[in-house]
Amino acid sequence: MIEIKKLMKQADNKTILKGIDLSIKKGETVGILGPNGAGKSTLLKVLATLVKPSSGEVAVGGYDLKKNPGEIKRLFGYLPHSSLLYDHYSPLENLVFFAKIYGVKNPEERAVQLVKEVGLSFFLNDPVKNFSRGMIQRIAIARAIIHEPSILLLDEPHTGLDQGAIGILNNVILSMKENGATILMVTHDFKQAAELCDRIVIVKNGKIADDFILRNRNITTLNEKYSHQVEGVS
Ligand SMILES: Nc1ncnc2c1ncn2[C@@H]1O[C@H](COP(=O)(O)OP(=O)(O)OP(=O)(O)O)[C@@H](O)[C@H]1O
Repeated sequence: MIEIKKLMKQADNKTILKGIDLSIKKGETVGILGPNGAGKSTLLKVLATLVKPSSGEVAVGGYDLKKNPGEIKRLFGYLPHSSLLYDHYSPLENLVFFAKIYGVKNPEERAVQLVKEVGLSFFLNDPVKNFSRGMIQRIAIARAIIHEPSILLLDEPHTGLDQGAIGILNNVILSMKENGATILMVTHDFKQAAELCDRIVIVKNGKIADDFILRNRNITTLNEKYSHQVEGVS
């Protein structure tokens, strides 16, 4: 589904990604872990077509990133650090706007259904600028999946969420997973990574330091492998 070969990204004389080779199959849920500044968000931004690679090959769903960025963009639902929502618009207005951009059938119906799914029906018509960080993140999740993408890119999606919102987000992720979506999740939250992901990729200093299948939601294995690769503990 996603084929990355020798991916490099340079910016301001700094090499952020130093030759990433990564192959992700359809239906995999992959946790991307690593220390601050390792290049995790940059990797997601390249896939989301927001950042151009300096060199290397990226293919998604059979499309080449350089030749068909538009087709690739459509396959992805992207949840970045910033919500991408319009402050003065309500959840309904925001979601209808994005639904129309993606050509979703019945945009209003889909928007109302998603606001209900993320538990904010009561605030359907209130401006987003009055919302808390967690409420904004709930609507941002709805925005990311409005067009029923086949690949979900999540950048630290659990940050700032309360237990209720974590449950909602995890249900969204698990139900997309059940429907065959491919999911990449950058996170510092080992508990959520172990709970949701089948495979873990550790990025360190712009390179892949480890890549392994995580069986039985085993957080101890995850902790041990991370400590070994990142903190040099064996
Ligand atoms: N546009 C840019 N120009 C210059 N440097 C950049 C740019 N974007 C990112 N960087 C640098 O690249 C490095 C990797 O950033 P990135 O955000 O990908 O890391 P990360 O692994 O997601 O970190 P964190 O866990 O802190 O979110 C950082 O040192 C960052 O300052």
